[in-house]
Amino acid sequence: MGKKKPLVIVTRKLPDVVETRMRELFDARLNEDDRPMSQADLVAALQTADVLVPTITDRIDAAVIAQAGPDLRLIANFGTGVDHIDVEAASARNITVTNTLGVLTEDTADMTMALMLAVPRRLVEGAKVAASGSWPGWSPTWMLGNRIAGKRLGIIGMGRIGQAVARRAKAFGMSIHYHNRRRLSATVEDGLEATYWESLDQMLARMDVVSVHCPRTPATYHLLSARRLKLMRAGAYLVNTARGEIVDEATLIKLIESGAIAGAGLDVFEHEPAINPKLRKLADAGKVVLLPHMGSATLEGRIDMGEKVIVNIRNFMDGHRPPDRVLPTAV
Ligand SMILES: O=CC(=O)O
Repeated sequence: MGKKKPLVIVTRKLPDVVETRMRELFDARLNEDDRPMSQADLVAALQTADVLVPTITDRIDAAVIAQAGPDLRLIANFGTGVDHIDVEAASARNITVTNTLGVLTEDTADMTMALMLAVPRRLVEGAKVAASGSWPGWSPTWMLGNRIAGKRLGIIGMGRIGQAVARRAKAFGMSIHYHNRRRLSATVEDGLEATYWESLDQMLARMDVVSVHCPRTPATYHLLSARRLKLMRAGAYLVNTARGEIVDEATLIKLIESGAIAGAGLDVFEHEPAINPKLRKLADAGKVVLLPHMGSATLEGRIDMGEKVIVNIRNFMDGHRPPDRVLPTAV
């Protein structure tokens, strides 16, 4: 008889291949209808599972963790951001937290570029006209947007995704600037031809496009505060594929409404899945392009994320340090 398989509770539906593998390896309780769990369901899961596999749609705060059962040893998050998990409270109860670092870098960077192009090049407005059947025909002065080649891009948070965006934006002819807690090595910086700004304020005041790529931690909540957003240039665009709460959304809306900021491409929102009706109005006016948090939504990416979750669980269960352990000091 082999070892007893760990009871792994997965809170949302995952790609079939991932679920099949999980069934083979674990005593897996899957969520076949993909109904989001209530807080009560979540607590019940934490009370019985050896391993919980949550996603960003689950709020695992200190109060929830306090009710975890004695068998719960690992929270193997399906996703990179762990701002919905109180990692410190988990650690205090000797519960390990892992994420899926690295596998959604390229997809998120691609979607960032899509938004970076979509807003100034009026992609959604144009697509609507073409689909409506009411295109009046080509004209030299119609549907004019703004060029991104030659413009200054300011990247906030130069980790894996920030650097992947920098590589792409460089190929699009933009000049790359960044603000990060730590400066990159000279080799990496030179490779990206990136300019480091120790002062976020100074960088914001000079950029044509600002793109957010830092994690959501207590230190980055409203990092783009009202004061900082007001430093942005009048023709500038903001792109956010990180987390909504990093940006003071109400102020961003006001600044776009007044023309103080030209527009924004947003994949994440401060109160998602609710989207501020004023943002929807700005989308109708072609000032913003809104996406429903799909930066990492590729089939390949989701399968890679599932594989990462499995590797983390297996390593942990075999008594090894899981590769994507999130330390409380990192959040
Ligand atoms: O937003 C998605 C993630 O953090 O994985």
